[in-house]
Amino acid sequence: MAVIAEVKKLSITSQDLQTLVSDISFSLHTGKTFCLIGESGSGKTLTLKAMLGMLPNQLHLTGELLFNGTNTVPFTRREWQRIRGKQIGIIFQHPEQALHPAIPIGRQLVDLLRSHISITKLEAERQACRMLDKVGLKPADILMKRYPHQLSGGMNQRVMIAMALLLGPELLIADEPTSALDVTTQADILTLLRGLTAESEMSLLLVTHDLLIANYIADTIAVMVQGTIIEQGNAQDVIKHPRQEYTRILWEYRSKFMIT
Ligand SMILES: Nc1ncnc2c1ncn2[C@@H]1O[C@H](COP(=O)(O)OP(=O)(O)OP(=O)(O)O)[C@@H](O)[C@H]1O
Repeated sequence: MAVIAEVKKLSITSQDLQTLVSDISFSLHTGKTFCLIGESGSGKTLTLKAMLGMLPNQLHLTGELLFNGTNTVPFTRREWQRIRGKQIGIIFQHPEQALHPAIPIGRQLVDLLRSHISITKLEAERQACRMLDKVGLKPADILMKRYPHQLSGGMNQRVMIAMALLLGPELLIADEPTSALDVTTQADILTLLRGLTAESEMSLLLVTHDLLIANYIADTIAVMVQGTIIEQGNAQDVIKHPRQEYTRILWEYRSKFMIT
């Protein structure tokens, strides 16, 4: 099982020297899902932003962020443009903010493909259609012509997943990808992500505040509190035998809502 990305002793401080993320480390592996779980303000999004080279300029970062063995911390904007969206795919919480409202979804996929690789329009349409079908949007040839407002929230999130996967990323980063969806649709999307991760051997880094979601999808869980990782390990070990009181309470509280 190969290591795709490593976060090594990452710390992030604000301009007024407040520590926002403190000395965190973890590794991401091919075909595996890593869940970063923590309450609001614990530093999850800042960690993702750092891993995507999207940290606001006023924040100061120390440590190493390795992608395929290369430290990306000193990367220029141009170097980031080469890997972000291609080798590293991204899925956000609200697909409607990432999709263009006035362009049919099929064309958005086709344009994305053709902006990165040199292929004919026909071939791009074929690949886009195949990808929509793969993420469960059927009949894909009909749905290609739809605008985002003509699709449900869950369908738009599937479009986002299709876009993120289109260029064959090795790492997929998803920030609360299902929190805007109803429970049944959440489960469908998580099942889809889990299947795609295992099948395509990419690595999935999923950020959530919900331990139930982590329990459903993760191979490894890291629990973040106030900028530090208080425990991490095999998902079932962390959930069934938490070493920290915080994780135990989190699970006890959340498992009350588990559908059995
Ligand atoms: N640009 C910034 N300048 C200063 N502080 C910031 C900045 N961005 C975030 N923070 C602070 O850093 C801390 C961690 O924020 P972060 O967005 O990573 O939390 P989070 O765990 O993702 O929370 P949520 O689940 O609510 O998105 C918070 O206290 C936040 O207020």
